[in-house]
Amino acid sequence: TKTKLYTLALIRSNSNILLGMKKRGFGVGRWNGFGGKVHSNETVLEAAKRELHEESGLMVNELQEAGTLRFEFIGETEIMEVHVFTTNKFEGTPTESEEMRPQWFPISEVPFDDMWPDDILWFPFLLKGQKFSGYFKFKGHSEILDYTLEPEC
Ligand SMILES: CN1CCN(c2cc(NC3CC3)nc(N)n2)CC1
Repeated sequence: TKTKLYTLALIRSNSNILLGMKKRGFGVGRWNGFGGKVHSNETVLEAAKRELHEESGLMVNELQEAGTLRFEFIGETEIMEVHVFTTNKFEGTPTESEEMRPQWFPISEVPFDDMWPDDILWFPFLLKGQKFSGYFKFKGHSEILDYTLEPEC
């Protein structure tokens, strides 16, 4: 099995969180944070900032490490390792891209039914500012067969 690195950035503003509706590709039709693949010539942090800007138009100087999520899919050899970041310091206005249609949500109204099924499990850690580490075994794109999730210092 081969691990592939990805990024995911969740942007906060007071009691709101910025999500994007994925318009094509992996995760199409679901709300999510902003992210993508890590290129061989960049760090995970550099990739997270680049993908955030490409997908939302926002610019950030710093991103806070929030957690690490690993995903296995039955029948596939690749393990997805998603490095999750967050910040409430950003510049610019969220702008629709080819990939994402951004929208602010009150924290109390996060549309979990239209997000990846793991999100409802680790969001509480993110919102509390508690770093987390999770591993999820998926069957297809909507069924979690088993998982582990724990706070990580
Ligand atoms: C570039 N992207 C960033 C986001 N990402 C995922 C994955 C995910 N669950 C995995 C079963 C698919 N859950 C969230 N929230 N994001 C995948 C890679």
